[in-house]
Amino acid sequence: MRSARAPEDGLAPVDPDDTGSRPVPEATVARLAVYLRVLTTLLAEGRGTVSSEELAAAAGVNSAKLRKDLSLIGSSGVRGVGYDVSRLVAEVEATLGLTRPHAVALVGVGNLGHALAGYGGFAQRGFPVAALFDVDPALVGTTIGGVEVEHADTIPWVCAERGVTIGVVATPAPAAQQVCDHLVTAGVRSILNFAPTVLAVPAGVEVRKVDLAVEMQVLSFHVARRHGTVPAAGPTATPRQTPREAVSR
Ligand SMILES: NC(=O)c1ccc[n+]([C@@H]2O[C@H](COP(=O)([O-])OP(=O)(O)OC[C@H]3O[C@@H](n4cnc5c(N)ncnc54)[C@H](O)[C@@H]3O)[C@@H](O)[C@H]2O)c1
Repeated sequence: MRSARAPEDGLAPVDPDDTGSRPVPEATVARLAVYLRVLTTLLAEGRGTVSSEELAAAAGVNSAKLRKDLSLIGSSGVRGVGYDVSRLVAEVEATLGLTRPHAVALVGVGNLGHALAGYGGFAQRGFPVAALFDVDPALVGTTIGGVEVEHADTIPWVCAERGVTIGVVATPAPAAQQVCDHLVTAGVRSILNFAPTVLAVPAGVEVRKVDLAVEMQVLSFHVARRHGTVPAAGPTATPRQTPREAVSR
C-alpha cells in the first residue's frame, strides 16, 4: 500500500485507464468540470453555439485561459461563431470520463453523509448514489433518497455487485482507513474522502480529499493579503517587524 498523493507534476492523464493519452494539468481538469456545468445549462436552454468570452465569463475565468484549456483537449472554436455547444459538451464529457456510467457508494450517513445522500444533484450530473452504508443500527435499514442504508460489513460484495466506481468516505477519521480498504477490495478505484485523515491506497486507486476548512483558510489568506496583513509569498519576502521587534534587534 502507498499513501495517496497528487501527481508530482500536477498532470492527470486524459483517461485514467489510458496512460498513453496526452496529460491535462489538474487545474485544467477542475476548470473543465466548471465549463461543463455552464455548457449543460446552455444546452438545456437550446443554445447552439457559445463564444469563448461568454463561456469564460460564466465560468469565472479569462477567455485566453479557457481557449488554452479547450485546445488541450483538442477543441477549437470557429472565429466569429464560437464553439458548438453540443460538440463541446461531448468533448469535455469524454475527457472527464463521463461517457461511462458511475455508481457512487457513500459510507457514513451521519450529519454530512445524510446531506450528501439526499442531494439529487449528483444523479443529475451522472453520479447516482447506488449504495449507502453505516454501522449504526439506528440507521441501517432506513432509506435516504430512495436508497436503503446497509451495514458497512457488506461493502465489499454490495459494491462489487452494483458496479460502484466511486466511494465517498464520510465516517469519523478512525474508521476511514478500514472503510477505504473495504471499498478497494470491492474494486472501487476512485475515492472521495471527507474524513480528516490521509488514506493509504494501492497503486491505481485515486483519492481526492475534500476539506472545507482548508478552503476557508485559503480564502482567509487571500483576504488577509488584500488587507496587507500578511507578507507577500516567496523566498525573498521578509517578515514584517512589529515596532517592538524593530527596537529589540
Ligand atoms: N471535509 C470536510 O469539509 C468536512 C466537513 C464536515 C465533516 N467532515 C468529516 O466528515 C466525517 C463525518 O462528519 P459528520 O459530522 O457527518 O459525523 P457524524 O458523526 O454525524 O457521522 C459519522 C457517521 O459515520 C458512521 N460510522 C462510524 N464508523 C463507521 C464505519 N466503520 N463504517 C461506516 N459508517 C461508520 C457513524 O455511525 C455516523 O453515522 C467526519 O470525519 C468529519 O470530520 C469533513
